[in-house]
Amino acid sequence: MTAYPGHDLSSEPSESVDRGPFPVYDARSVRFHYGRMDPDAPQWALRDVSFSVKPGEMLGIVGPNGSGKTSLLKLLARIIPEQQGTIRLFGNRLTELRQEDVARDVGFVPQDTSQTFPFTVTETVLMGRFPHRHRAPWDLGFGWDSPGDRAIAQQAMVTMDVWKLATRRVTELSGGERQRVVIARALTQEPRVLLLDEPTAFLDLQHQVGICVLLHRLKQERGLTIVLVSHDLNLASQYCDRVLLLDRGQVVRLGVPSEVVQRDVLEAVYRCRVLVDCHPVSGLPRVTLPSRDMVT
Ligand SMILES: Nc1ncnc2c1ncn2[C@@H]1O[C@H](COP(=O)(O)OP(=O)(O)OP(=O)(O)O)[C@@H](O)[C@H]1O
Repeated sequence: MTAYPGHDLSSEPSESVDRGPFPVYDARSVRFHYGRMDPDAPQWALRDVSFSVKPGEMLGIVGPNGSGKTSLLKLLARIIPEQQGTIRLFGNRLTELRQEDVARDVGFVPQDTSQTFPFTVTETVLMGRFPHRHRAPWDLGFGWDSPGDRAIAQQAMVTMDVWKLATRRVTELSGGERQRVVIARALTQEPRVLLLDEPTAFLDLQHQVGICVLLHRLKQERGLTIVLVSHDLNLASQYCDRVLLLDRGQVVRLGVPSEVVQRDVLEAVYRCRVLVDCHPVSGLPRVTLPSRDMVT
């Protein structure tokens, strides 16, 4: 593997909101809908969602298309507000925190990285330092990177194997390269919580494994809390401490992989046949598609 193992995990992120003895996230009876609600036929994207995320935990959010995974991650990132119920970040009501306070603690890697401006890779990754800068309101932050900021950004670019792309424009990169740049930007933010929406979706096998190994190391060595959305049930099963399974906006199961990644549960939620056995090394559940003999 070319990169990932070298990320410097030693630096301490700056202080921001009071964390106290609280869970990282605590969501209670959260509901959310897009647009105007028809009172006769309410279309909740998320309904009565309750869960908490412990410090240093890796939580995987899985579920079929349209089940509400991205919406839930956006609520945790404070990109959209909950309309009913509450979400607390380190005990503080998320909607009452300032966006810059959230940004110092929470890094967000979106699913769609294609809508971006033609900044270079270095400029894009350095944007991860914005929440840590103390600047005048009229200063947009360009051209004021400290040597420390640049060192952190360089480390993240090496880690994500995009250092050789440093001077390229992000609009001219492949989907997988851009995905790695956006993750490098989130690492540069040095957050305490990392939210990732389909982090491996566009990546080749080497970089998929690299991301999984990196996330595991960030969790183990730095105590980073990670919430990731994925369609890859094996990634969730092998790397996540707990898995939250959504269906039609509701939590169907929440537990350790063996409590969630079960054949009958998956077949009911995904409405198709699957095979579930044990990974030969970890013993954790492993999901396999049915062979063509089984579906014909
Ligand atoms: N911007 C939007 N405006 C209106 N409805 C939306 C919007 N974004 C999502 N939805 C709807 O909200 C529901 C949940 O969508 P969401 O993107 O959270 O699901 P998802 O589980 O992430 O899906 P996928 O696996 O396909 O990415 C879906 O019914 C979707 O059509």
